[in-house]
Formats: sequence, C-alpha cells, structure tokens
Amino acid sequence: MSDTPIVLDELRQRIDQLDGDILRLISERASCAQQVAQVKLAHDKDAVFYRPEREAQVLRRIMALNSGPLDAEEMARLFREIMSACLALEQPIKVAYLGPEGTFTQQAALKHFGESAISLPMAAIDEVFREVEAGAVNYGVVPVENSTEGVVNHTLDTFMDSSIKICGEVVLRIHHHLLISETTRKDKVSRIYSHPQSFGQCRKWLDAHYPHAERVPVSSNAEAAKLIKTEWHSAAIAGDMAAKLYGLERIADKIEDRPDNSTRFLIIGNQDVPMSGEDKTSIVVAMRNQPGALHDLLEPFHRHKIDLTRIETRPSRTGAWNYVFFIDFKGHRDEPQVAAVLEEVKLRASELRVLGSYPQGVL
Ligand SMILES: O=C(O)C(=O)C[C@]1(C(=O)O)C=C[C@@H](O)C=C1
Repeated sequence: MSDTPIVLDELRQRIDQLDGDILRLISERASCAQQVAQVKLAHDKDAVFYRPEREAQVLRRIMALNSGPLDAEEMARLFREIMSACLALEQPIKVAYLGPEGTFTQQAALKHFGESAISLPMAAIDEVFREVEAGAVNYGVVPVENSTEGVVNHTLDTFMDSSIKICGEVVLRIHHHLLISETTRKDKVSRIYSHPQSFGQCRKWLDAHYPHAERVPVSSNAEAAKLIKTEWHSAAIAGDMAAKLYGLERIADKIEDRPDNSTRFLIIGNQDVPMSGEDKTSIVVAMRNQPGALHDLLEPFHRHKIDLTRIETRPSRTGAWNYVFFIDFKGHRDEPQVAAVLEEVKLRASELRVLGSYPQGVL
C-alpha cells in the first residue's frame, strides 16, 4: 500500500476535529445572539432585531481579518449565512420582493438577508412598498438601477407617494442565460421571452445569434422561464435561480453584452439605521422652477466635499415641467458635515425628504 491513503486519513481526521470546533463555536455564537435578543427585549418591548449597521460592520471586519486561502468575499458569504441563522433564532424575518419566485430580486434578497430569511414574492413594486408600510413584512427588496439599462423609474416614483425608508442596498452581478425546456430543440428557437430590461442588456448578443427570433416582453425573467415549460420553439432569457427552479437547460451562458452588468437593489423598511462607518444617504428634493436651480442644489455638496454617487431627475406629480431630484451621496445624516449640507439644501428647496441613511453594500 502507498502512504497516500494514510496522509488522506490524517487530513480527514484533522478536518473532523476542526468541524467539531467550528460547530461548537457557531453554537456558542448563536447562544450569544439569543442573549442579545433578550437584552434588546428587556430595553424595549418593540425591539428591532435586525441591525443593518451591525451586520455591515461584522462582515467588513471578517473581510479585513481574512488572510486566505478563501477569498474575503467567500468568507463573508459564509458569515452572512451564520448571521442569518442567528437572526432567525432571535426573530425570523419576513422579506417581500418583486416576484415571482426565481427573479434576480429574490436572489438579491437572499444575498442580503441570507437563506434563513422568509422571502415572499409580490406581483409589483408598489405591492412590496404596501406590504412593508402595512407591517405585513419586516422589509422589502426592489430594484433601483442597472449598470447597462439605467434607473428603474417605477421604484423612484413609488418613493414619492410613500413614507417608507431605505435601510440598505445590495448590488448583484447579473448573468443572463438562454434557456430552453425539453419541449424545444436548440436549433428550433423562433421566439424568445424575457423582461424588457433583460432584452436591453443582451441586445447585441441576440442581434448576432438570434436576429430572426421574435422577442416577446413579459413581466419578469422568472415568468419567461415558467412560460417556456409548456411552449414549443421557445427560449427564455433568465438567471440561474429561474433556470434551477424550472429545471431548464442553459444553451448559452452569460449572454449579457457587458461583462460588468449589475443591478442595485434597495432594502426598504420602517426603521432609521444608525451609522455603520461607511454609509450612504438618499434624498428626494423638489426645487422651485427657476434658472440655476440645479446649481444651487448641488453647490453645498461641492463646498462640503461630499461625494455624490447618483443623481436622477423625475417629473414631479405637482404640475407640468416641475422636476424632483433623487440624489445619493456618501455619508450618514448624523455626521455633522452631512447634517450641515442637508440644512442648506432644505433652505434652497421647496421640499426635501431624506429617504434614508444606510450602510454601503458590503457583499
Ligand atoms: O448585534 C446584534 O444586535 C445581533 O442581534 C446579533 C447579530 C449577529 O448575529 O451578529 C444578529 C442579527 C443582527 O441583524 C445583527 C447582528
């Protein structure tokens, strides 16, 4: 006998030992989280168990401490799941997302909250907002912008009519695949279903590979995946989750035109989030309709050296040719610099609402 099996045996024994240690430590951590829940409840009977700022700090610390061989993001994902399970022991949280099941928004919800969260599909963005406002769920997840296709106007518009707060953000790399079911042959695809945004993100690839296939827009990629289960000569563009959920074959992988294609999602809730150390703030501002209004609005940010990360203009609901600005910037509303800018902007604007200060996406 060669000595390789003996080495393998020893390594496996070592792994068993380490697994025992990890198990003990995770259990100890979970007991700590249970005690945290008791302390929270003792102070406040309506205690909020999910703490976005604390979760961001835990994950950032793990990434900074990690020295390999697993990469920092991979390690943070493992801790994401441990924390998710610990939170579920304190209080199982319910998260509404733009459905149906298998959408990128569900993937974003699970990436942010971990697999122990209970995720509930909603038929429309407004419904996600309504469920959160009504307290039927603890949080909601909605898409807000895509790196290729731009802003999701419907999400921004819904904020105008709502008192909901932004509690977090999560960015997801979006990979689209061309999928078929067993009813369709690879060389016989004459119709392709997908969400209009996904068609936009795969336009060049489709023009090159399926110039003659009919492109049929539907309400989501997951809906497209579901539809082709029973249709002949049809393919769908959707992501991994939908492919797995509906048992579809991937006939072309990662067909998005831009390799860095990603979508940013917002976590919405009823909670003001304390500082985490690396935060963002989102505001919506209505300006009086006069020359130089945009300059007046942005000038205080420039003077206080606050980094703007996004600015979007949307028509206001209050009259023709009035506009509101959605602005995201780095910093938390409780930081003195940010508070000073917000005071100045308030004086110049006809309306200012802080949608939320929240930790910058970690994973
Ligand atoms: O620190 C807390 O407040 C906890 O509840 C513990 C813990 C964790 O597992 O680390 C769990 C859930 C919270 O969202 C944040 C952190």
